[in-house]
Amino acid sequence: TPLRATVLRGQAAIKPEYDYVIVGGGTAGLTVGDRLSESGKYSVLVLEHGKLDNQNGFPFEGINSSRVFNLTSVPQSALNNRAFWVGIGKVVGGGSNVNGQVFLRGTKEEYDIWKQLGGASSTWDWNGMLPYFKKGIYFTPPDAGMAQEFNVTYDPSVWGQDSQTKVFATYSNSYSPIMKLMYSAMKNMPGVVVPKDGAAGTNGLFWFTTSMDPKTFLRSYSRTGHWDGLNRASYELSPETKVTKLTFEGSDVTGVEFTAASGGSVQRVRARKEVILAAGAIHSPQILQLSGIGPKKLLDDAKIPIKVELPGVGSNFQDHNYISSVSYQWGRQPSPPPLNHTIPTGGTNPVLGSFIGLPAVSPSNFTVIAQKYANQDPAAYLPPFTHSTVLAGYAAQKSLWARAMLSPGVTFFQYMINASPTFGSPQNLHPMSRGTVAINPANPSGSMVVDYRGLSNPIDLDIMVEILKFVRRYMTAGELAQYAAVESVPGPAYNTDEKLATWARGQINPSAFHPVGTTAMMRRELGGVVDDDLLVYGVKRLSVVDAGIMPTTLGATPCMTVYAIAEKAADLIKERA
Ligand SMILES: Cc1cc2nc3c(=O)[nH]c(=O)nc-3n(C[C@H](O)[C@H](O)[C@H](O)COP(=O)(O)OP(=O)(O)OC[C@H]3O[C@@H](n4cnc5c(N)ncnc54)[C@H](O)[C@@H]3O)c2cc1C
Repeated sequence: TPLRATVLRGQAAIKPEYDYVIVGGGTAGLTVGDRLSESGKYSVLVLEHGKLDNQNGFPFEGINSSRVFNLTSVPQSALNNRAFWVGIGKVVGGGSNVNGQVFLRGTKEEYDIWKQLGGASSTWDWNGMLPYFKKGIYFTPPDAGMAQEFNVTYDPSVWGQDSQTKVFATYSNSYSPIMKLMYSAMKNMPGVVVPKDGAAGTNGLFWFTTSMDPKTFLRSYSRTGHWDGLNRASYELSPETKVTKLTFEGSDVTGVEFTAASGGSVQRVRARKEVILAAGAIHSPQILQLSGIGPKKLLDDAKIPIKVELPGVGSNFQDHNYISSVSYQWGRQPSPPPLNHTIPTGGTNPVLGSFIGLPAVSPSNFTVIAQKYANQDPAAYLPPFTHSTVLAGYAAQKSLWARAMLSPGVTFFQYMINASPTFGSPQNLHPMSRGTVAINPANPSGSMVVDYRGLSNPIDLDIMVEILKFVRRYMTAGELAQYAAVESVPGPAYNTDEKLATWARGQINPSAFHPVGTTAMMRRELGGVVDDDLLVYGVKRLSVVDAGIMPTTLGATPCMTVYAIAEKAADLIKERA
């Protein structure tokens, strides 16, 4: 049996008081818990709604209905009234336990946007994040033969190899000869570049890492990286425990109330130093709202006394959107080029993708789209009665994004590449629509009301149409033209922008399971919820450390950034202790 910090069996084993109480033992929660408990100076308790899932003594991982919340969005009016599964992990390890293991970073320009939405001395830009990517993730270079064969290049200066770090970034050996042809065709699309390393702050066509152990090729996640194997008297985890609200003395947050996940009596635990919310982008806002920290109208409707009026809690909700069904069939099967090296075994995850800015997605229309977006009234597509600070925040974001649309270095489009022409699932990584997450006023302790408000801003549809046309050019007009690919979905009948838009509206999924923004780290006058120290405005001794603090999406999957945020947060928390 591996050594463990203490897993509490049943809520009765929880002591009355700890230095730090962390709500949520997911990706960020376990990372912060590990870092705060490592000196032995502080006692740390993690309360996690889901299970510590073991089978025959081994961690049980991957997506499964028992390890995710059973939650559906409200019908999306701009997406033909379709409702969507809200995918979020509910298990020790959280999202990192159930996710697709694609392990990417955003670009320098994307993190630099965060800093501009923060305070004057914010350090939340690329330069402020890089040391924490290096600290938080252990990098293993690709197999040398594959690196030569497939041009897998990397920049060691942006990666760490700290022997104490057990969250791993590893190249999956999911190579196939046909990918060489696909790679070459993408590389020769106008405007597409090949960076030395896609994790070094610029984008393009590159081979990327997955969250995977380099020796076993098993999933590397926050539980294996920051819990299993730790032997610490001062670090405790209570699984199957649901936090319901915060407790206060004046404006000091003193602890939390919780029950067993299955229900039952309400108990309390105190935090001497700080409560850290790490319940993820959907449920940290839930706990804030249930505790009276949130938009006034929502709290009034739910008859919850207001502790702090903070209109941004649950607003500014963003995710990546995508279409899974775009597909082609080769008219003439490409013949696999010979390889000089044998492909090693190990790993099954995607490894190659194209991550490109709007100028390359749509050389002929990107300026038109950026101008059209710049000309919008910022209030035009936000929910009715949006608070003036939230509106000011969107206006600030809008001017940054209208400029970012003109930059090749901001990734609007992600396209995964493997040997199959049906694989890609084009994604728009920077939707301009903003949704909301909120408690249900009629049943505040019930499930969250999740409204992506997908395509509420029509610019997102314009961008998806340009993405679909790019995919079409890639598959049929460039180097791949010789294979006479036939578009099976949507199909050649969709031959105008209008027809493509109509089709896309019925196909777009507003969530790639990457929710962010709902407890945004922005200035308070911009509708922010936490400051640059991740402390919640208006109260003391309460922070949020999870994906919800990202003020805007990244042009990348979020998990690696969540680890880096948690590493940086742990330093901030230790500093103020
Ligand atoms: C299906 C799926 C696929 C994904 N694919 C990828 C991918 O390939 N690459 C990538 O980078 N990202 C991916 N993601 C996203 C990524 O995993 C998340 O962004 C990240 O894990 C979020 O980390 P977090 O710490 O913010 O929240 P989480 O890791 O979700 O942790 C929050 C934890 O809080 C717990 N919790 C919630 N409410 C309470 C409460 N009231 N009391 C106690 N505990 C509570 C939850 O059970 C959960 O364990 C995917 C996500 C999903 C769901």
